[in-house]
Amino acid sequence: MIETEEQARNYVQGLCEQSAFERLDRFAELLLEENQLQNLISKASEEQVWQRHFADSAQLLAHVPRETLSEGCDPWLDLGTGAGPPGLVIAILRPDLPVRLVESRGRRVDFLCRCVDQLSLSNCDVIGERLERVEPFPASVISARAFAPLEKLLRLSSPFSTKRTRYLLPKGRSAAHELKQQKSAIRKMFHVEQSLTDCEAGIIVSV
Ligand SMILES: C[S@@+](CC[C@H](N)C(=O)[O-])C[C@H]1O[C@@H](n2cnc3c(N)ncnc32)[C@H](O)[C@@H]1O
Repeated sequence: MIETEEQARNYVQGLCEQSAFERLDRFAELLLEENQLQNLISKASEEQVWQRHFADSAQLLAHVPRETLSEGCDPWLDLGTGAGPPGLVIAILRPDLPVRLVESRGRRVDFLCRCVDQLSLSNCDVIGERLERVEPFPASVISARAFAPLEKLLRLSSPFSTKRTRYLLPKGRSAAHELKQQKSAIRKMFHVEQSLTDCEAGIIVSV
């Protein structure tokens, strides 16, 4: 389990190039600065940005088959990106992947666009719209943290999903319970993986 900021930094560093690691440090600065102006992350998590936000996002990569993210793959789609996790963190860690972030709130969209610009993330674009209004495209991965209850999330995201799409849904402590509430057909399509950043939290992953 990743329990400290130092462990979180070491974990993330082991997953990426030095240039990505440095970009994450810069992103942490931008995030903490902006958090003084708008409510992006909880005050309590300001001291634990690497554990609660960066490592928590980075761990999703371990649940994607290598071939899903091969050259020329469809974009990774992150729903309700808000302050950046997990989609913007993935875009920083994997500059080889196309990543699309959907966020509807104007000030958050402005912040995300500024980050993409200042961090020179040419692989990442921000769609400042409600997901319901976004023209569908096939996604290799659909991620969403704290976006919507599972049933609604699956309904809104289904136009972007293909037979090969991998869903990665960090659901905190409600993961197993939320999945259990679904119809059997849905339950069979997903399972829960243990989160590395919180021993009580789970990630709902498609089979
Ligand atoms: C609780 S925040 C989570 C932000 C981020 N994913 C995280 O984990 O820190 C949920 C975000 O989803 C956005 N959102 C909610 N419904 C949306 C929709 N239908 N389309 C696009 N964004 C939406 C909200 O504006 C908000 O920024």
